[in-house]
Amino acid sequence: MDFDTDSVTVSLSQHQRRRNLRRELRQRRRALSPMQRRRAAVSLGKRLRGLPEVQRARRIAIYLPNDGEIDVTVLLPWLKHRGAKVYLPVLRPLSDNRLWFVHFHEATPMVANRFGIREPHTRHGAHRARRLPPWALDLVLLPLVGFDDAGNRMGMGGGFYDRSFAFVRHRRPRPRLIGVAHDCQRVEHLPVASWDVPLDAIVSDARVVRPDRDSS
Ligand SMILES: Nc1nc2c(c(=O)[nH]1)N(C=O)[C@@H](CNc1ccc(C(=O)N[C@@H](CCC(=O)O)C(=O)O)cc1)CN2
Ligand SMILES: Nc1ncnc2c1ncn2[C@@H]1O[C@H](COP(=O)(O)OP(=O)(O)OP(=O)(O)O)[C@@H](O)[C@H]1O
Repeated sequence: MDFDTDSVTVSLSQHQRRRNLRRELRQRRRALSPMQRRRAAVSLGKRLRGLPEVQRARRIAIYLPNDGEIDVTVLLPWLKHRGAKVYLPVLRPLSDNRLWFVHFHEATPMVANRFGIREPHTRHGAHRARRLPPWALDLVLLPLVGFDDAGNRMGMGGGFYDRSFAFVRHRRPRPRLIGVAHDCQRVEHLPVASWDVPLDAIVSDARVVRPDRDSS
């Protein structure tokens, strides 16, 4: 019993530490000035355009920035020029905490979701022809709250991306997954959870991190 009690105490305090870290990292990205954000988004765009996964992608999921997230919409003109199709995450109705990926263009009807993030209207996305199953995407840009040099990530805590892409471990085809963040969201070390989806790369305004799979 002592042992059990201890392990509960340990996991509770880890949960607490993760929550505190998430709060601190969200605060850090919100503290950036409009000028810093603009510069960061431009350098992120340059780095992303240099990656083979991004150059190859025809069907790519991005997100609309919220809560100080780095702005990946700088890629939109370039993607349009290349004829790539752009998709946005939508919280699935009757929530099982998974995402739909709905085609996004100028005329897509948008609405704020329960977190205040703009997304294609649920009724619009409900038509199958307008969305793709996650496995049919070529590339997904995931918004990160934190990352480390080993390629570990922390998200908003909902597990939406983890659940939606859990299949990448054992099913083909699979999309390439690239996490993106402001460089100030880098930390020394993040703990890995068993359900964390493995990323192919993490890109910030200052670096590209390629996780070393052999050592994990
Ligand atoms: N831009 C963007 N779109 C996205 C995500 C994201 O992280 N960024 N998501 C990635 O998963 C999904 C939404 N997930 C989210 C999960 C938690 C919170 C959030 O703010 N949580 C609050 C608690 C809010 C509440 O429960 O009412 C918080 O932690 O303060 C927001 C989005 C889908 N779309
Ligand atoms: N494949 C899965 N099946 C069921 N539950 C999952 C799965 N993946 C994650 N979860 C749950 O979702 C929550 C995710 O927490 P975590 O702090 O790892 O989120 P996160 O890193 O912010 O992830 P995301 O960016 O995907 O939202 C955990 O409570 C976990 O139990």
